[in-house]
Amino acid sequence: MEIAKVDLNGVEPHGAGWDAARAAVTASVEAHGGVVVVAHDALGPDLLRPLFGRAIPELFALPLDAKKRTASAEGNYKGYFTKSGGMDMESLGFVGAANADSVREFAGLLWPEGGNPELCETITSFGKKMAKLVETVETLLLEGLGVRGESIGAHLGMVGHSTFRVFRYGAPPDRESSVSMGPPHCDYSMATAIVQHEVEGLEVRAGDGRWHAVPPEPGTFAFLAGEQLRVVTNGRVPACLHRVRTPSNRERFSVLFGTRQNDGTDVRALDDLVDAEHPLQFNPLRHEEYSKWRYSEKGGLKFEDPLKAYCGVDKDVAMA
Ligand SMILES: O=C(O)CCC(=O)C(=O)O
Ligand SMILES: [Fe+2]
Repeated sequence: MEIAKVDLNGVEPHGAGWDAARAAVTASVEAHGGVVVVAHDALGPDLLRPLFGRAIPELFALPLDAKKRTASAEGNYKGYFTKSGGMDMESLGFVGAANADSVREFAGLLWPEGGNPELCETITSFGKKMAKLVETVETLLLEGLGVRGESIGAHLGMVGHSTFRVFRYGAPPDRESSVSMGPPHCDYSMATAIVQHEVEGLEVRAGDGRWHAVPPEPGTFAFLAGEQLRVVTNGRVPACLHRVRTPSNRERFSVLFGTRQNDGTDVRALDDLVDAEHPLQFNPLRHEEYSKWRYSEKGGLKFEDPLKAYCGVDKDVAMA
């Protein structure tokens, strides 16, 4: 089965097109951990032009010192980073993408004198639209898996962190492999939505083990299930394995909108998805503790499936 492409334009809860979208989203995310969403209305040129044509170039054009002011001790989740290992790439981001105050705070670090109101408006608008779209996809998926409406509402109420992150990848250093970001990985998010601009790169490993390139079509984004969603769905949904490879060997820009559960809350399987036929797969986990362990040499980096090694009920795990 291919990774589905689902058009959510004008699709409202339980209105026209909802049932078909639910079936397509559920089948694709259960099989591959991902689905491509068409959302021309929300991600139209009136948003994408100021985002990729103005806000993102302005962010990357800042002096390194300014960009570094957003760096954070919290690892890659917040702030500025560049990757070593021969990859020419840099990324800037912050938590609170759908919240005007958090966006202003981020811009205030970069432009201490007066912020950047236009950029803030663009990012806030993008954040709010993506938050709604990602919630819609999760609702479709959880409904499709048989979760009751009130449990879906309670789940969405706990997913408060939304990350905004922009990436600039230079031309791939190795023109044969064309790898822009390695290695293949799953995100520890609840879900990650990726919007690509003009240049290809995102590849998703499908349930059959083959790699599928997600084309950078305007008005679309890729919804990728993260490890938190794997826990919440009691393993019914795999975390989506993905990588970035740019065979055209061009510079590439992308924007990521990632969600995760609030700090201080247990990420646990939804009751509706645990029964005799589907025994519990993962013990509850705390994001703050898991994310520290996951990227440590003595911890998660040793394992092929760090999530399972950390909180799997069945601890039979392979080393990386
Ligand atoms: O740039 C992209 O398309 C993907 C980035 C990514 O996978 C990540 O930052 O986790
Ligand atoms: Fe990723």
